[in-house]
Amino acid sequence: MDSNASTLILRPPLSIQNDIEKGQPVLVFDTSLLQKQPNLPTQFLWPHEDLTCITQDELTEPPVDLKGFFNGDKEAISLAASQIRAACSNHGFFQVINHGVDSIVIRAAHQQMDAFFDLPMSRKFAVKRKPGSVWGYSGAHADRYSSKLPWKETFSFGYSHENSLELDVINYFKSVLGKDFEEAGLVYQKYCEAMRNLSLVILELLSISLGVDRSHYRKLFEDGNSIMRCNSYPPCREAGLTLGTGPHCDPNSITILHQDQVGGLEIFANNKWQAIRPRPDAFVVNIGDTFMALCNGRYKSCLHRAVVNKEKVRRSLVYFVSPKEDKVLRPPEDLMGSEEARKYPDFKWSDLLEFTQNHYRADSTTLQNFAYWLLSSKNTFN
Ligand SMILES: C=C1C[C@]23C[C@H]1CC[C@H]2[C@]1(C)CCC[C@@](C)(C(=O)O)[C@H]1[C@@H]3C(=O)O
Ligand SMILES: O=C(O)CCC(=O)C(=O)O
Ligand SMILES: [Fe+2]
Repeated sequence: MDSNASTLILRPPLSIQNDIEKGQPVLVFDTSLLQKQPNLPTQFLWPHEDLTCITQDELTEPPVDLKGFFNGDKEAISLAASQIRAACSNHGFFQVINHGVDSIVIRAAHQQMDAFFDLPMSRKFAVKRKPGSVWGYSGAHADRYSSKLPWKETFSFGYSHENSLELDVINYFKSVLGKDFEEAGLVYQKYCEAMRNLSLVILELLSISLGVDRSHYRKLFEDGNSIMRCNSYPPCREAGLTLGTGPHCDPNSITILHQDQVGGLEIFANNKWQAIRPRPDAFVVNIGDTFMALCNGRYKSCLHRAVVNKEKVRRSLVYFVSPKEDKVLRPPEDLMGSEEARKYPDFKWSDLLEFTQNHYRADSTTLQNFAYWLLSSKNTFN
């Protein structure tokens, strides 16, 4: 653990996530109205340091080909594992191709996302995210924050790896959006099932790349409760002043993302922001804070953001792979040398979720601050 942890515990309370005061009017993210205002509302302005993009570099590392993994080709598996090891030790990002996910399912998921975000505001509002929950619709997270609002709309729901054969997603869509979204429910049920299966493959490759028991991480996530999210970033006349998603590391374990052809995802690698050019045949994979803790910091949680543009709406499908809430999370024994110190305390996903929902707005230092918070509030370190 960081030697100055005990000093930091004594710092003033961390930033509170839900900074909207009761009684304050909440901004409605209706871009047809917002765009008529002469200037971008101040709530959407981001500080200069978060907006910097000195060069429009692109990250050009080759994608990891999963074909050999599915064929059981030992050489190809070891090549994939070494590419993953290099990428994750450096910045925590890689893309996968020949991933086995049906392109028809991916296309259908994008089409259903378009249909959802094109609904009138009143319908989207009817499935609004409730305080304390990550599920539902949110416009610019304006019901939670009052500054540095992201220029985006999101719609999120859960997917249980354990009950993957039950029709939870179909039922959720039917219950909140009615019969005309039954087809969408079916599409996302299939999409989430594909993401669950792909995530277990990636977790197996991560185990191989770290030299631990091949099935260790796979088993840990077999009964996980992941979060599926659709993101929509409308065009913005003053795109250079705001962000679609500010710089952050995902708090979950790994994230599997599919972006449309517009582009806007950037990751911080080799000391600069680098754009990720969209590839319809690839999924983007990010290491998140939970996985960083699970491998004792060997792999980096990927710092990333999404920028917006003046012309086109951009959309992305994001699957936040997460463990079962009450599982105790710690690095596997075969990873830790006898002399190696633990960098993070044991924790549960429910604690990190609570931290990001109620106490701290996710940014580049969430994991470190979460560790301090855990130590100060529970005073345990195993
Ligand atoms: C635990 C979570 C917090 C967020 C939703 C899930 C998974 C990822 C998180 C998030 C996307 C990280 C970036 C910032 C955030 C606020 C966002 O912009 O959407 C995060 C999510 C959230 O609290 O909604
Ligand atoms: O839309 C994107 O490309 C990034 C989204 C993201 O980082 C997130 O939802 O956590
Ligand atoms: Fe993210």
